[in-house]
Amino acid sequence: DTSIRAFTYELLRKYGMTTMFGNPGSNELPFLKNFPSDFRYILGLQEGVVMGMADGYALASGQPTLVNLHAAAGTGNAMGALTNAYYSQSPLVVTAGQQARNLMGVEAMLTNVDAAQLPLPLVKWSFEPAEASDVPRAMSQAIHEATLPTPGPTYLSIPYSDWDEETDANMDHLLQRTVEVGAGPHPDQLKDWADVLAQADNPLLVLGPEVDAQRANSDAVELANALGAPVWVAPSESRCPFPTNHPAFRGVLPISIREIHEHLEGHDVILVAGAPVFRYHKNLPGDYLPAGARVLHITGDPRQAARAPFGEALVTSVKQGLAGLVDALNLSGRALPEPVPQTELSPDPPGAMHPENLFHLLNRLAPDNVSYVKEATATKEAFWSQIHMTQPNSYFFPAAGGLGFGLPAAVGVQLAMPERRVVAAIGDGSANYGITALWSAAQYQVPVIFVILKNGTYGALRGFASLLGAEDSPGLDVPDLDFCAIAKGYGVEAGAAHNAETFEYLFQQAMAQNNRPFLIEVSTTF
Ligand SMILES: Cc1ncc(Cn2c(C)c(CCOP(=O)(O)OP(=O)(O)O)sc2=O)c(N)n1
Ligand SMILES: [Ca+2]
Repeated sequence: DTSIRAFTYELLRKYGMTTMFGNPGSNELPFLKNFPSDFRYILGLQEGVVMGMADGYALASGQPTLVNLHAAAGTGNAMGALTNAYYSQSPLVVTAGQQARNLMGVEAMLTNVDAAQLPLPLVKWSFEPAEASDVPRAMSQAIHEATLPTPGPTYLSIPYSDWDEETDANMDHLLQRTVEVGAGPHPDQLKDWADVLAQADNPLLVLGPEVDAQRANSDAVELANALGAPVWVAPSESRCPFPTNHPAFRGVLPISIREIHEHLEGHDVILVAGAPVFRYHKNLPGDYLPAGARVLHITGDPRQAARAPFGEALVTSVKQGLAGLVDALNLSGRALPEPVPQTELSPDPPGAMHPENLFHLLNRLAPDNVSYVKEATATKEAFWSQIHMTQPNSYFFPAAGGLGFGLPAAVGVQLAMPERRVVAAIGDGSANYGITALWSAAQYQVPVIFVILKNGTYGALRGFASLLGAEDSPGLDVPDLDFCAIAKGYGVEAGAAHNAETFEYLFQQAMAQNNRPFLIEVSTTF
């Protein structure tokens, strides 16, 4: 088979991209024709779910991941999920079928007009090849653009009349290509920073998602141990970069200028690694930093360094930056701070569980190597104060706060890590944005344990409503949802829990089966 389609599958095979997430239309069928037996196609019933599953898979595997959507309508449905993938630097190659070249000019049905403009600014690179013979090179470029620093989603619109065109000999070079990224920082670049950190009276570490994405969690532990420094997770946390049971661990920084300033008080040198400076959310203005504080910023993303409002930035591999600092410091290790005291738990009321109690119980019941996908937006403190996470890839949250990530991403993370169990902690509001992911979990026997926290309201918005003096806003309650009935409708076994005993029973039942998903709807307090 000397078609461009067969060559493209060969190229995808070379990069290990044999799992495809998609939802097809007629524009995509010529690409999917003669589907190779060593590829697997994961169908999502709505394109936000397709993108969310692919995002979870790409983040957990760290590998470029192929998405195939239907023209403009499919791309539009996926844009919300793309906001998260863009900010989580997810290496996705998003392809969309385009109408046949001869019908595009008259804008026949299913023409994706100005296709390369459609996903911007939520992709790193977007392209529609000017002729069929450029499709393989464009696919190769999309894969390298998605994976080279700074990683991120790319978009290719491909007219379906291209796939049956013949390849030419020039394309064979693409199968021989290699693309490598150079070494990290020069030791001299870290020497000064190491001296500054070593001489600091009270250094502080703030760690972001790139630390977890680059598996630099243990390098961060070595640095914290060498400095005896407390460690915070950077605000708007989308991953867990540091073991939460380490004595230096303090929690997740708050999400406003004023509150972060308060947490930085007393620290003269603050090292931020693998996060923007900072990903604020709540608008409480104030002075960025305590007087005299120095911020040293290691990031793999030059645009984060460029837009930061303060700090001295070094753009390099975060893992090599942290490891280089540990070597340059050459410290035997200073006394670690005392661990943060455990929060007091209060008894549950009849008929519901406090989120703290639910997470405390979940932490006891879940296996040590569990991986969490979270999208319950009013329970951040409750989760981070109760849940122990010690390994990379233990936590995923929508990086742009675009809801509809949780359920689908949990399916993608579990597909990427079959050796670990995935627990999705999802709010009863968030669950609805990507609810059809339940069907994909059932169809592909993906054993995610979906825990729906049912408090009947958009809890996080109630918090914002009082901050913004908008308590009387409409549309903040989501009563009368029965997630057990919904789950059964999509083929997922489910149970409802109103207390700890029932939750424990249902969770054990879910853990006992490792070839199909289970949903537990838990009534929680707000
Ligand atoms: C796609 C989308 N739509 C709407 C929102 C707005 N939003 C909404 C609707 C939230 C409430 C989520 O409620 P929940 O039940 O999932 O969780 P909590 O009750 O714990 O807040 S938090 C938030 O930012 C969003 N972030 N993303
Ligand atoms: Ca809720």
